[in-house]
Amino acid sequence: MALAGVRVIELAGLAPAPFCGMILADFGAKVIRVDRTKASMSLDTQGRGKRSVAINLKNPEGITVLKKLCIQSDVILEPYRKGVMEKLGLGPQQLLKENPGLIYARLTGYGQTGCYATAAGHDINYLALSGLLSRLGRSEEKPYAPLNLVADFAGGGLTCALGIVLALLERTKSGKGQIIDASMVEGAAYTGSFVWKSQSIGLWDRPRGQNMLDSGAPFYDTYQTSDGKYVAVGAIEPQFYSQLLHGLELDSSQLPPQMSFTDWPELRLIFTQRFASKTQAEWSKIFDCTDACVTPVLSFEEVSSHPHNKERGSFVKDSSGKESPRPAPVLSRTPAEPCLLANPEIGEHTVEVLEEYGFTSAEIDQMLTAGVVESHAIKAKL
Ligand SMILES: C[C@H](CCC[C@@H](C)[C@H]1CC[C@H]2[C@@H]3[C@H](O)C[C@@H]4C[C@H](O)CC[C@]4(C)[C@H]3C[C@H](O)[C@]12C)C(=O)SCCNC(=O)CCNC(=O)[C@H](O)C(C)(C)COP(=O)(O)OP(=O)(O)OC[C@H]1O[C@@H](n2cnc3c(N)ncnc32)[C@H](O)[C@@H]1OP(=O)(O)O
Repeated sequence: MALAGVRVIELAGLAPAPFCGMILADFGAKVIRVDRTKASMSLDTQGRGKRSVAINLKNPEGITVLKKLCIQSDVILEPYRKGVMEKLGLGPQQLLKENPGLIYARLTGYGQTGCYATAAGHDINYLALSGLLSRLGRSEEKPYAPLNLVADFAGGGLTCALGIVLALLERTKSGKGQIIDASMVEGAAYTGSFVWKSQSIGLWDRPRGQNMLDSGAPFYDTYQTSDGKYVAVGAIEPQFYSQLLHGLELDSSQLPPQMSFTDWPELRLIFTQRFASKTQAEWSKIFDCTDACVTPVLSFEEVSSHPHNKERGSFVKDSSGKESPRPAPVLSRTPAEPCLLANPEIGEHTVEVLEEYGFTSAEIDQMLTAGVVESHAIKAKL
């Protein structure tokens, strides 16, 4: 796999850093998640392919253990509020001094500088500060955050993973590590570059929810079908739009022009009535594999059995039968091979990892007894 041989220490976080760690693990990195001791359960639902060690970082010996792990690793990924790592004596200056090749990734909401840097926040706050939230939502409604996908995952975990891979690539030339300041506000804003840069061509001139791609246009929206399901319509270009009208059995000469903003409400009403006249499956029969850009809105239960996704194997089942998306993109020679075992329990690999990083059995026993580290019995994995 592409990242085989890369050793990553991921400090357990809420959602974006676990995603970043999972991406690295999916593509072959050895990811060790550092959990807290005395924690009842892991909140990391994206623990695929990781191992877990439980270390008490409030104990000076715990700090020494983590330092030793970082000195022998390629990447540390930390998701804490600005200043937390420095307070622990685990800041980038300290760790890079001992391991100059270390890539020190800091994934935060507001970044390491600026007057919000130490404030708590979540996806919706970062999205708000990026400017993007002001553009999201339907006409005459308040701004609407699309789950926590944009800041936490696209602008956060994924962007941070890109930063890590870039730093690894650069290190092959310079031999040097570096610090990555991954701010979810900036990652989200960067993900929204198209919105910024296409303002000049009039794509976003109208208020929120009244533009072509923000649910303003009737040819770029979802519609309910007669069975209560939905279809998605994305027929922008005239040649695709005419296929949409053909499938809906509508005569373009009887309709207002596609790009007439003022007529969009009327056109939307016509489309709404048409789509409500057949079931989702009936519309799929009409539109599947055409260029009308009409697709069924699938539920999580339906996606893996959809013929297209099935043919590509886009979803994988883990050992307990749970489905999830397979890693993307697909690399031809060194594709990701997601681990199909259950996520690691907190401290499941403490002893194994410490041995691998050069701790003796006596040292490990002493730390277990003193509560510096914790180990949990290895469960049988199918
Ligand atoms: C919208 C998303 C978030 C969605 C996440 C949800 C899925 C979950 C959020 C809450 C969960 C529920 C809750 O926990 C209650 C239940 C618990 C139960 O077990 C399960 C069910 C629950 C209902 C549970 C269910 C779900 O899991 C939840 C609903 C996001 O936007 S995520 C993005 C968040 N932002 C960031 O990541 C940006 C960077 N980070 C931060 O800004 C801060 O970390 C943050 C997130 C604001 C949290 O601040 P906090 O004050 O809590 O921490 P920090 O200041 O960062 O300091 C960390 C301290 O921890 C110490 N520490 C770290 N590791 C160790 C260790 N191994 N040993 C000892 N101590 C450790 C560290 O030293 C710091 O200590 P100090 O405070 O003393 O310096």
